[in-house]
Amino acid sequence: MLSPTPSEILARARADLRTGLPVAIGGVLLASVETVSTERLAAMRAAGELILTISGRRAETLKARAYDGDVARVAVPEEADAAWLRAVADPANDLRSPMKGPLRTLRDGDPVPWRAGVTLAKAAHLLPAVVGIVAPPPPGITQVPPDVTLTATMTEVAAARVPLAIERASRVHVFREGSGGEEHYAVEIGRVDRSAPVLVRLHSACFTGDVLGSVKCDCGPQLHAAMDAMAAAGGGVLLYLNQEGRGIGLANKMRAYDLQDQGFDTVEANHRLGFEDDERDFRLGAGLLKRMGIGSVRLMTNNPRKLAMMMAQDVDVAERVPLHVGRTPENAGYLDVKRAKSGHLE
Ligand SMILES: Nc1nc2c(ncn2[C@@H]2O[C@H](COP(=O)(O)OP(=O)(O)OP(=O)(O)O)[C@@H](O)[C@H]2O)c(=O)[nH]1
Ligand SMILES: [Zn+2]
Repeated sequence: MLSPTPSEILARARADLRTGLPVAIGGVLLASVETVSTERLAAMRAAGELILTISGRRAETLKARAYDGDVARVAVPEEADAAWLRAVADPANDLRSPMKGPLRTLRDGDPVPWRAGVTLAKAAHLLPAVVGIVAPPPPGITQVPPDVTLTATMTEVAAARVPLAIERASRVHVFREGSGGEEHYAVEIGRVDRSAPVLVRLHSACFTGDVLGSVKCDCGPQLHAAMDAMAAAGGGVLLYLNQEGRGIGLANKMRAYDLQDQGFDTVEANHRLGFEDDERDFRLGAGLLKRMGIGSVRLMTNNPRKLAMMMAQDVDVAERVPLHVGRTPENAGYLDVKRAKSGHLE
């Protein structure tokens, strides 16, 4: 078989959107608002009527009616240029230059391909906004079936012994998602006894906290406290999931941080950008644990969604181990919002 599989098509579509290339989905030709060039926009406009699609969250911020629920299709005015599109999609300047004129959102027509486009833009870690036209696919353009779903099939790529300062007997396993997704890591610390519940931490990547030691969040101290606890307990498994910024990617997380400096909290900032509070898929962690032969865990977390997802995926949570470390004057507000709005446990 030489033609691309659905998963290969998805990998290509993500890369195309990041590059600025349009993709074809169910009779629609669409590109990412963030990466599309002025020239390509002009070419699309010459071939049809431009439609911008934003997420329901972004529409809410802009007070635009989202007839399609989780997405809203917006008619692009004739005089609107790339900067206009960008201003609708990107909240960076919402406060400095409030949106001019009400947005006209569409009720007729099929939202399915547009919704798939926004899903792909999110998967590509771009702003969740696409622009395009109703048109047949030109030659050479990636054609995505509108009903494709992003499922993370995980393959173990490699594993090796890595002696850690806290525990010499440690191993790092690297897994790779299908469909051009991320790589995720599992760190086995010490000797993991699978006949009893295993001490486990599902850690989401935080470049700023884990690597730079940012005090704006608690990620770095949580990471190190979890590893120390595993070493002290004689064994444990740290899953290091590349779901930076709760799944929105580092560029979008920095956009969210900029909004936080404008006075919005961590949840509001995500919403203004057009994302849900949390875009992570926690099924991933449970899937990796099962792959590693772990069926029962003592889970180090304060996040009730992680507990619920473990149980929904048939991984028994024998105990929740709270993980409260690294509170600073700079992250106290952030931690309080997680308790108040995201249901984080004491
Ligand atoms: N979008 C966004 N992501 C953030 C922000 N601050 C931290 N993060 C990300 O949030 C994630 C933190 O994940 P976790 O350590 O799993 O935290 P948690 O969901 O609160 O769960 P527990 O720590 O297990 O209680 C990382 O991916 C960080 O990059 C923020 O203000 N906005
Ligand atoms: Zn962090």
